[in-house]
Amino acid sequence: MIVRYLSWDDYFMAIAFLSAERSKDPNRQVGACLVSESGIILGIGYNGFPRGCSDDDLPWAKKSLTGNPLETKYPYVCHAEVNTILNTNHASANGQRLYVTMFPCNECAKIIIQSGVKEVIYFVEKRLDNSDTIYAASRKLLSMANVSVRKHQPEMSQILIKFGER
Ligand SMILES: Nc1ccn([C@H]2C[C@H](O)[C@@H](COP(=O)(O)O)O2)c(=O)n1
Ligand SMILES: [Zn+2]
Repeated sequence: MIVRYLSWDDYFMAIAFLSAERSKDPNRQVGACLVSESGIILGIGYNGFPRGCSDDDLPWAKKSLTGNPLETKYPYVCHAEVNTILNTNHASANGQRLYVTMFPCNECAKIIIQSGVKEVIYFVEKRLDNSDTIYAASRKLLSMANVSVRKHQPEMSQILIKFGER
């Protein structure tokens, strides 16, 4: 019998996708998975409000009806990449890889660089509103800091998880 098994890249990206499913952002769920040089998962995360800051008290809106930015999610939400790096359950190791479902913004790029990540593998580069500068700056910083960046090339087009006996 031939066993179909996941490549390492598909495995870690799938974990980033699964993690994204935890996000409560109604418009965009982003997930990430941080992996050591030797292939050990160091942390996973998704976009959400900081710990102790309830979704009941903060807005998920993209735009404010009154024009007040404090009535949108943007000043409050922690990006998936940052949560993943902060959730690390292991002393940081050199040569970390970060798998992320979306290309990192410039603010995340700074944290990625400073935390010692050496490679970013992203799934999609989505254009957010007025975001050209953000992503150009991110690419520039990652390149200057010698962080490799590559787009994930999936070997499997989908992974189905069924709960049940195996
Ligand atoms: N690399 C990224 C980019 C964005 N996010 C989060 C931040 C927000 O929750 C959402 C973007 O919302 P949109 O403007 O598309 O409604 O995605 C992230 O975690 N990592
Ligand atoms: Zn970001």
